[in-house]
Amino acid sequence: MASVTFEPGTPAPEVVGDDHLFAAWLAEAAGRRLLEVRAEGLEGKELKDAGDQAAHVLLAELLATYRPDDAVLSEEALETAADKDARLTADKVWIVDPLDGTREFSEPPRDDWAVHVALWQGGTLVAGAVAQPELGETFTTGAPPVVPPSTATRPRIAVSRTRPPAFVQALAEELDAELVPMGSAGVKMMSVVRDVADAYVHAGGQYEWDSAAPVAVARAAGLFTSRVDGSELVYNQADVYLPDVIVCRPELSERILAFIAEHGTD
Ligand SMILES: Nc1ncnc2c1ncn2[C@@H]1O[C@H](COP(=O)(O)O)[C@@H](OP(=O)(O)O)[C@H]1O
Ligand SMILES: [Mg+2]
Repeated sequence: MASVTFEPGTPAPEVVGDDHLFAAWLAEAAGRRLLEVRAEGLEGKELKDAGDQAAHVLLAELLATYRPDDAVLSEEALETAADKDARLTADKVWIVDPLDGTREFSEPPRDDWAVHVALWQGGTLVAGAVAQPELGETFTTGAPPVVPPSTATRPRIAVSRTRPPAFVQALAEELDAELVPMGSAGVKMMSVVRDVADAYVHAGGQYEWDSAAPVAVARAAGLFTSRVDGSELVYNQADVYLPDVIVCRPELSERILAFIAEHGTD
């Protein structure tokens, strides 16, 4: 039986009172919990399930404690019709992915997994944090990351290491770009922030929680974000399926959108 010793502690009043700081605190608390789960000696599906569940329960409890009036959309929660009604009429909705890159989490010592915490209010994302616990880093709208100048001679496109979409290979050839495979949507978006990649282009399936927090951080950092047709990413919808996304350095967006407009993503 796995032992549970993690205590998230109590957030300081200035953290509780600031949505940006609170989002980052939540993501870090869940990240610490996940590191603890990872040290328990579980493997494979057991480790995946334990991580998903532990981070979800912790975030749900903390949000219920400190934001009792807000709605929550979480990858790991089954949403009832009543929950959905509440979410769609709520002023504030926390959109969380307690563990993004679950597969990579279950393959220690991989570090490409993340915790996503976003806040949607009045039609738009207003705060977000992405914790990458194994890097000891949390990217947050509270202190938007400064994207360094690209160090690449050829553009680098981050793609899923287990299910890279075929059209991204063709896009890479068009841009004379190289593909950089890694797990987790949040890690891929933060790789653009960190100058590990220059773009993340995805289509074929994803949900609001996979992109909300990292998109909030990427926007705050001045990166380009959109759907693959160039339209805006819109959150807190009745149907939370949001299957495609682009996050890139602004100077690449025109060529990426033009390629997709001409060739599609199938
Ligand atoms: N075709 C698809 N349909 C649904 N979800 C997808 C998907 N491709 C990627 N995702 C989700 O996006 C996240 C990153 O995937 P990848 O590492 O392959 O890029 C994963 O989140 P989770 O790890 O939270 O399940 C994964 O479930
Ligand atoms: Mg996810």
